[in-house]
Amino acid sequence: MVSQQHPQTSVERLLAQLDKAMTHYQLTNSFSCGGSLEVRLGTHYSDFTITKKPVMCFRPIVFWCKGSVSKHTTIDCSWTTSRNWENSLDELVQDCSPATFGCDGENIFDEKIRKAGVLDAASFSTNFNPYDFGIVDAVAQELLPGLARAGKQPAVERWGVVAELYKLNVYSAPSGMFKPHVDTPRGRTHFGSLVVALPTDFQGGQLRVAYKGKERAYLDDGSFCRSDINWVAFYSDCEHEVLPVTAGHRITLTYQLYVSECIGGLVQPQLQMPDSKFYPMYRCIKDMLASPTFMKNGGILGFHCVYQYPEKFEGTYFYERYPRTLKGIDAVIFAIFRALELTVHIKPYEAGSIIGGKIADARVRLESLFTEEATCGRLVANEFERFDCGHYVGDEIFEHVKWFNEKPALHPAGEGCLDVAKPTRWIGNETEVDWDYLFRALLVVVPASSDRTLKT
Ligand SMILES: O=C(O)CCC(=O)C(=O)O
Ligand SMILES: [Fe+2]
Repeated sequence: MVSQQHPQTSVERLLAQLDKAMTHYQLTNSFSCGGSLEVRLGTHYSDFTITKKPVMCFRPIVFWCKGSVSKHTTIDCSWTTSRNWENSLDELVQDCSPATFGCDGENIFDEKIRKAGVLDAASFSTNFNPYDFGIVDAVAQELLPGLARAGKQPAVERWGVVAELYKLNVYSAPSGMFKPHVDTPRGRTHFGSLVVALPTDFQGGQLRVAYKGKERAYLDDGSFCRSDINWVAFYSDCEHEVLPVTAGHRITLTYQLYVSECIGGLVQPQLQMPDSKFYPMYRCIKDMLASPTFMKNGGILGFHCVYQYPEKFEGTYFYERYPRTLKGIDAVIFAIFRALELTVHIKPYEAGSIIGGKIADARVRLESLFTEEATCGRLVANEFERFDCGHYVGDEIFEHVKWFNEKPALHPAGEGCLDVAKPTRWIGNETEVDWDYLFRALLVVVPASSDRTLKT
């Protein structure tokens, strides 16, 4: 409860608690996840139950075409004898084309940056489907925070995930690799990439993924079994690299991950309180808004999103930036303010070039939330409400925002986290002219304290 004698001190304490809760959430929150499936002869779908551990999978078969010839091979590194009714793994490798990558608007072939083979989704198919083994559900659980929706049942529902098969890649010894890059943004609902490593015998070829100084290694020699199917999913704005393959062929299926409506989502569109692990943040924000000294005259409270998002440069509109595309803590903060029934806008900004760009340090900003007579902010907030029908709002709005957290450190795609020399400024996995990654801000319209009616 806020003390009458020292309201400011109490609110400052709440801010410190909120900061701690957010830091804790981010430390434990994932930007990548992975797992494995044991490959077994004679496995059927009926064997796939949660009581059976490890989860088992049949031997994957890849079908592809070379010209007008159809070919197929079963991939299983425990099969050493050649099978004369099938094509060989070496044939699959040979039939791949050299893989390119996107840089400055062009698809480039340069083996110093990417040395790999590729088959496009149109020229191969496989009986392996990540939906069948709970991989897509696991990705939704790990990478999309649970946001409850209004409905008869109180259970937390999540956004759905669509995994779209994209390429088959082969990274072969002695030096198959892909230097640090981020994956090309492919549209508003695109949030991640899924890599499925098929069960082949290879050495090296670890996948390193990094975000904000945290780094994780997958397919690491000590930690995975080559005869399993191993999978890794990550936010596609996180920098990642494939280390050189030193023996054998590393064969992967890659999928683009998009957010979609979950079952029942279309008929229950109202966002509600997120699940209980977000409660410490919810409580602090609610108590802050309950304090009469917090943004006494109302205004716009800004939260700098931590992740980057695909944006299009030709006139984008508020209504197009679905909250369901938010990742990690960004989604949580959005959901909390919405659960408190405040209007939250999602607006992109060019990192480092916000109009009126002088953003003071966090302490000054936070103090000003309590002390400043934000009459100008209130006016702007009223104006801002009128734009709530999907109209473009210019960057002038940022001049009136009270920032709630630090602006994220600049890590332009491809220049940030993995501590290796970057040969170029930006390497997408394919060129894409329409979309780029941009930071976003959540802009919360805060009414004057006398007008605030908070849900209990
Ligand atoms: O194969 C992998 O582990 C990652 C490949 C990758 O980063 C890509 O295809 O963009
Ligand atoms: Fe990639």
